[in-house]
Amino acid sequence: MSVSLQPLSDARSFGHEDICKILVAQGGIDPVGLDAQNPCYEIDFNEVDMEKAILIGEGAFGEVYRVKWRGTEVAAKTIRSSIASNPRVRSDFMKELALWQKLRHPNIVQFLGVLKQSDRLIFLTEYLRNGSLFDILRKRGRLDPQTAVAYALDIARGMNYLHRHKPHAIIHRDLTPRNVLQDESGHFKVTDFGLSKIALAKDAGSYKMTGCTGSYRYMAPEVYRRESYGKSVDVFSFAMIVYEMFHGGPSNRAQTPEQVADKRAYEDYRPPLSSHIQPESVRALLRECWHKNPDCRPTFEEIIGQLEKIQESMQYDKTMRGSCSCAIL
Ligand SMILES: Nc1ncnc2c1ncn2[C@@H]1O[C@H](COP(=O)(O)OP(=O)(O)OP(=O)(O)O)[C@@H](O)[C@H]1O
Repeated sequence: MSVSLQPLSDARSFGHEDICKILVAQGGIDPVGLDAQNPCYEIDFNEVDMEKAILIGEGAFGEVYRVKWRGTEVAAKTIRSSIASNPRVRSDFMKELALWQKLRHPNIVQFLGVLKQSDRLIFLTEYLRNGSLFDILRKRGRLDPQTAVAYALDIARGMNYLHRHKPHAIIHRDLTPRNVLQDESGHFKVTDFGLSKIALAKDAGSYKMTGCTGSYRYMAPEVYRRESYGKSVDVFSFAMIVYEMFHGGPSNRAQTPEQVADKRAYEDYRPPLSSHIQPESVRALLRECWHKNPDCRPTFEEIIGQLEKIQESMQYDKTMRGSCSCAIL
């Protein structure tokens, strides 16, 4: 059975003090708590002109703006006061951000710092001009298989970095097309890892996970059933994202995200693998990644290996097709 790799951090986030005491007595470690000893980099509020901020999006935590900091366009993420005014939730946020600021990877959105002297909670990250995969799929619809595989590799590489983080893996828990953003060169980066569990905490104010943004569509069955879970919940979400890239959007659009999650969790329902999903090796990978048994799902390391092979064979087929047409000419 899968177990969370950060039980003490999780118990703390959810406010289960009794469980925390038991875990501490058993020698449990709170990796998120350890990061509190490493405070967030603070940016002077006066260095950012929030008056000239341009609203670029809104999520469950608050609004996101494009602002200028030291001559560079960056994203300013604001946390709703109903969430940030709670001292314990605020402190949990700061711990997660302290962990995020230590991460560096080409497929992870770069954290820049927290705004000092702000009664609101605002933090800066790099700004990704092309927006989220959600926006891209809405505009472009189904992607061609080569593009979909290249995008999937970017996401898998970012996720592999998080899962292989030492001394403890970082589980995203809310990997959705809205949480993968594209940079100007066309590469994708993963963002907002770990923050969802803060929002799930019982005293996180008015936040309701997934309600408006539809994260239920990507939720692993064991999370929906409120069972213990591990890193492979992100592999399940990844499979749903890859499916959407080949399909052009989610399946079962007529049903609410919660109805979809319910069917997946209790009827073992999965999206139909239509002929759009090619080659067959992609279908096989999807079946493995959304397997009902979390222990049967591959790791991101294995997924990267499989995707690289698929990419190579696609390139080979393309080259062969090209050389055949030359011969005919
Ligand atoms: N660093 C960024 N660069 C460019 N755009 C961004 C950035 N971060 C967020 N956005 C945009 O702002 C929108 C809202 O982001 P936010 O992370 O607050 O919520 P979300 O991911 O859409 O939903 P949820 O909070 O439920 O996960 C995103 O969908 C994206 O379009």
